Amino acid sequence: MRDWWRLLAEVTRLTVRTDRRAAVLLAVIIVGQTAVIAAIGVSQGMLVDGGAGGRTPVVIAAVVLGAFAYGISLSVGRIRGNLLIFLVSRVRGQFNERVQRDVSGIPTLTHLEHGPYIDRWDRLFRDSQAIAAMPWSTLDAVVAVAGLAVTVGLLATVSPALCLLAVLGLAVYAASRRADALLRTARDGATEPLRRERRLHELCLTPEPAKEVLLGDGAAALGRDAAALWDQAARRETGARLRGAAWQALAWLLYAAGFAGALLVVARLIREGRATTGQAVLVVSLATQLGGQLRQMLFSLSTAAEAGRAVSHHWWLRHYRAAAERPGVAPPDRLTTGIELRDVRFRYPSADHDVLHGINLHLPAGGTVALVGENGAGKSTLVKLLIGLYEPAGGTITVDGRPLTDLSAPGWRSRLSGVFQDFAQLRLPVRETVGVGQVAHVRDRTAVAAAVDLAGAPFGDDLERRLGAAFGGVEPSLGQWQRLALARSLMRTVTGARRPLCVLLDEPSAALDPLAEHELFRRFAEEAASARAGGGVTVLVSHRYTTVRMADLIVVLHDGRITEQGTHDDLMANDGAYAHAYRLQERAYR
Ligand SMILES: Nc1ncnc2c1ncn2[C@@H]1O[C@H](COP(=O)(O)OP(=O)(O)OP(=O)(O)O)[C@@H](O)[C@H]1O
Repeated sequence: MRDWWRLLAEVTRLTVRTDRRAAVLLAVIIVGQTAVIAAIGVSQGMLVDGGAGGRTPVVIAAVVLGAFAYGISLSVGRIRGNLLIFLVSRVRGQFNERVQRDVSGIPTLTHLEHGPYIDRWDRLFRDSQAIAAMPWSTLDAVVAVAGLAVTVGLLATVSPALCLLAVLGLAVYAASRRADALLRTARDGATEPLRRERRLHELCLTPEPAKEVLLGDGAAALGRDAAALWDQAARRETGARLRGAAWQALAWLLYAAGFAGALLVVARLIREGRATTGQAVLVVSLATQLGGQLRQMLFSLSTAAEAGRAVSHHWWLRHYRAAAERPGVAPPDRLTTGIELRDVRFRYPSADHDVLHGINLHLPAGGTVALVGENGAGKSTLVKLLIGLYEPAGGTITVDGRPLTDLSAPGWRSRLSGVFQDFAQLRLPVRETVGVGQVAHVRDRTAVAAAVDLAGAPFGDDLERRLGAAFGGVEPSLGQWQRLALARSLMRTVTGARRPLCVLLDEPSAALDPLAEHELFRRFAEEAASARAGGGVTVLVSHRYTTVRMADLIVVLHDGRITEQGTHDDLMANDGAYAHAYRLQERAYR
């Protein structure tokens, strides 16, 4: 509950900061509406009694009060609705931006790959409307409760027995809570199937996977699977809604019986001369309003409760980010000993087994280290651990003797440079696609042009050209995308940023033609030389043994374990898996 109040305070502050005057006006309107509802009921009672007693001033006062209250309730209702939409949508936008910042500010990747974590922040995005409306649903609920108290008080002036009507309201409240709980359980259970359903649709609607889907004639089957998942989620939700509706219908039936009882009580009071006709009208009006007020209160409570369900996800995300974002110290200016992995073990969050086992490896300062091994051996995983995208499940990685986890994540990343096999295809204008390699220089056209030129990337003649056919731009080929990615990584070099402590090249030439590949390796050699001058380590993952043999140290991985390591000559002399694979490739290229 404390977390709920803290989030309420945070969203209220955000709302007031968004538009103080609109927020105050809306609060006044919501609070004032209770008085308006009571005034309408009172005016009706006065009108009937004044008319029956021939008291003209009372009738006039009743008409003025009633007309004023009714007019206000109609005109202010529209203003209230629009103010609410205005404030909630703006606060929702800011809240979503904050969630987005939190999610993308986490320096590791676990939260983007682990289903239960994805479901948490996915829920946060989906519940952001209810969260943004928290101050209003809470105020609405408080005002509705106060309105109910006023109504019950007015009913008690006619007969205390009429207060029983409010007790029946509690049954309606309990049924509504039950319906909410049923719906919540159903929705929580549907989060994962719905995420899978969205993914299946994306497979058919995104060009890269869509071509394989079309070739495999899989669109219909994927569509059916997606429909089945949707159906499963919808059936779950419909079932919960029906069960909830049954509970609520039962409770409202009870309330209707109470309403009928109230009318009988008033009829008896009139017959006994203990109540006036005006009081009868007041009771009918108030009892009808009580139903409406109950509905309003339940709606507000249920919106507040909806936000309440997201509260735990909200604070979880904050704590997760704070824990992942240890302040850390700055990395050393230059490496003197290098990077050391000791007994490193790693398991992906979604996996049930380790993919790296007991890795002991020294990456010497100024050295070039090549990682080789069959597909799935763990090479890219090792690179991801060096970047700090994941933390080892066991063992340590030290940089010049200091644990990598002691270094500030942004500080460490700012001293890395790299190109990856699964490079990003950023469908933005060329200047941004390349410039984000050094965000501070994204507007620096000279630097971006230099990086494009150095990488031999296309579209250097028009840096504002938009990339991506889906956005009305030009669609680069895969090799062109890879060159753009290379240009992105070269932004550090052309902007004169500090030398990288570690250059990570994970199959950087897979999509390049032979000439481009040759040029790329020439650049790598320069980059490695520049890194070496600052004690930097270059790590190269490649299946091309002619390139690999140039490395100072070659590490062979098999099934997540290091099976051989040494120079090319050492490993050839060893006559193990490396020598065997090298000779095979050499024969194939001869
Ligand atoms: N995000 C992930 N979640 C779960 N398992 C993963 C993930 N990424 C990789 N793996 C698993 O980790 C193991 C090592 O994968 P990795 O990508 O490191 O291999 P690799 O040696 O780089 O292979 P390749 O030569 O094919 O690029 C594989 O068994 C793979 O299935």
